[in-house]
Amino acid sequence: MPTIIMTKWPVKIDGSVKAKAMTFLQRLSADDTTPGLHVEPIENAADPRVRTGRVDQFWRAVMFRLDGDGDSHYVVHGVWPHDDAISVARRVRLKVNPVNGLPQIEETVETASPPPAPTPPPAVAEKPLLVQLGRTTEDLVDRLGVPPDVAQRALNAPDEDALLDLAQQHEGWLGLLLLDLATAEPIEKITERLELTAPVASADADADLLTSLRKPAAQAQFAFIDDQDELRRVIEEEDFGAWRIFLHPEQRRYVSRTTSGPFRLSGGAGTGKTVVLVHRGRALARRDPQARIVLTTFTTNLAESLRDSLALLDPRVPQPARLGEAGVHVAGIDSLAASIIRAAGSDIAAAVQAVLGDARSAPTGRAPATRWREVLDASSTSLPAKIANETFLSAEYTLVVLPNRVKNEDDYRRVRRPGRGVALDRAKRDSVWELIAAYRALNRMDGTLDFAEAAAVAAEHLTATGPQADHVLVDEGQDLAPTHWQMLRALVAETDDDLFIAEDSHQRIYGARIVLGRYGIRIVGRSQRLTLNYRTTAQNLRYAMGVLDGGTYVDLEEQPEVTGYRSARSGPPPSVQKAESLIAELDLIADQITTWLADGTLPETIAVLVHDRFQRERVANALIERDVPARSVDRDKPAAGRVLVMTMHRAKGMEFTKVVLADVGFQSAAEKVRLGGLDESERLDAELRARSLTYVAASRARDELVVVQRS
Ligand SMILES: Nc1ncnc2c1ncn2[C@@H]1O[C@H](COP(=O)(O)OP(=O)(O)OP(=O)(O)O)[C@@H](O)[C@H]1O
Repeated sequence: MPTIIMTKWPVKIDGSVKAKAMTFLQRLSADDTTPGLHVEPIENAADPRVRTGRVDQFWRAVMFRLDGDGDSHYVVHGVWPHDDAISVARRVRLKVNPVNGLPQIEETVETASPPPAPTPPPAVAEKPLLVQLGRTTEDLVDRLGVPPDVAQRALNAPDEDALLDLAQQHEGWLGLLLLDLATAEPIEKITERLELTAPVASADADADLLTSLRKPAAQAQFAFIDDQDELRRVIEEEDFGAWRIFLHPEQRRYVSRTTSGPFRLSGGAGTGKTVVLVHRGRALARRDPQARIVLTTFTTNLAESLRDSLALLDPRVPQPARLGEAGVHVAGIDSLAASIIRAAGSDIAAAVQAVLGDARSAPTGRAPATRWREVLDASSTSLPAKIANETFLSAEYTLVVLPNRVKNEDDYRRVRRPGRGVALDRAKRDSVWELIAAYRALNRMDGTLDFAEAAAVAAEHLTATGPQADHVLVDEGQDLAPTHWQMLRALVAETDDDLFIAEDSHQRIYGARIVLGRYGIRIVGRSQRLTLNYRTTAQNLRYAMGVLDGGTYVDLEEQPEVTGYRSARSGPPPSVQKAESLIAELDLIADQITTWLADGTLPETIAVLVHDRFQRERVANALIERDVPARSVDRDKPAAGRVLVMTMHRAKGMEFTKVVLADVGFQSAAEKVRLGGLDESERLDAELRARSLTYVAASRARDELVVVQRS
């Protein structure tokens, strides 16, 4: 049967034509000799491989036919109205780039006019960007294989935005190369990353083209379609669901590579980490249909969206509801812990004993989030306020007591507390332990565990009874607590492809900074970074990165976190507006959204992001009062027809066309008091998380970002 190789089509087609194109391609992939398809060569075509095919009376597909491996292969270039299709088919040529070995579709110029003279660089005071970076025509043309006319335009591009615009005009490897050139990266590094090598021509030109089409960098633009279902999904999706089909060569590498132990993939917001995880989940399931794969993340909402993405990528991948079954089990990290405990039944008592030092057969519920407050209110501790507060106690419990399985006062006197800013002498340790003992007593009385306790208990149970998964994939790793990591470590045996962790320490908005090596997860030498942002425009990305300036970030291996992300897209600069009062702020937000709606933006693609639930309700109500269709989004899934108002925490992992960030920089009186009462190290960390939250929120905007600051 013929193989279909899809490309990113240069011209978009609408729904009804898409449906016909799909029928045409399905029939072609079943049998290219089917009558009615009219697969025909074109006279005087620049490329003898070019074929047109009949989509309907009016539309034609333009394709290249390659013969190899005993079958025919059709590289589908696009669908055009009949006359345009014939004209395109005459001009296009598929060839192997002689310098970098990648496939290239080029259009020949029909007229005999001489090639345009190179345009002189515009008269600007500064040298063009690439010239400033020391790039030369030889670098671009002879070492990287950039076509000379594109190289000339790139070398003339005055700044990064102009180069981005040029990159956006070129699909696939050429666009990626132009983005890479805008960084100060050495040419050798770019060559290595995109695996560029001069082709070795054989006697069979079609076979050479097929080899070239299979190279990793080629697959950012050309995708071999495995079967009819896949074909249908590719065509039905808007923009052919680029993330599902056309992966960046680096993404593709992390999807399929075998890792000899835990692997960490870091990368800024929007660099496609989640996309890699979802593809990797499918790749592992395909490689071994019996494999028990766990895909987990920090919250239930994020887990839901991973489930949806995996089903969209490939509905055939089984997603068992129960841990331990073949397929990809997707669950939030805390519900994973809960299900391990539930499934253990009364056998969990030993694990509870090992963590808490008391026997409880079946913990029934979740400790309330206000528990530390209750403990403090009921105590007459003499500890200073910098220690006797919920933030310190819950961090001490989660970061020191639970991961070290501290069960009594003696254990606590001896335990090491690396990385905890506040020093505790013996008397203070004893007083802190009194509060911890009171906390445990309350939980014991109502039969509850908190999230970190549950993960520790699950970890102990797994350590005693054995792993329940063959591969574990983790998203949002920066937010997980030590006992979560202990549980994940025990969930899978230490072997190849055991743990694959996606994380971005700039986006840590929940937990404390931790070091993976302390919890048995040794990454050394197996960590890589994605650097190309697919979501956000370069302008929005610059704003979001600016928010992080001044903070010191350290990754899960205690190394300074690096920045240096690039964006694949360009757009208007973010607009930062000041509001004198709450009313002025609400008016400003309503006016901005009304303008966007009047321009035809769909309401559900607009989000207003705020700090807390109280503010969320206030903004949603204010918008409705001002006749803006809006909806406050909590745990529920956002629905169509209304502008979404949600907390910045809730927006984690999501994206919107247009975003308003409300009350940025504003701190309520209560928050000021809370921060003022913290120890210096705890306060600095809280400030770092606040910056990260603004970074997360700003990086949700695909196209336009409006920031409203309260003066
Ligand atoms: N190869 C690709 N081609 C086109 N779009 C892509 C590609 N990879 C990722 N994207 C798109 O980029 C956006 C961000 O991807 P993704 O959510 O995986 O990034 P992330 O690194 O997990 O982001 P965050 O850390 O902010 O959650 C999504 O819209 C995704 O569809």
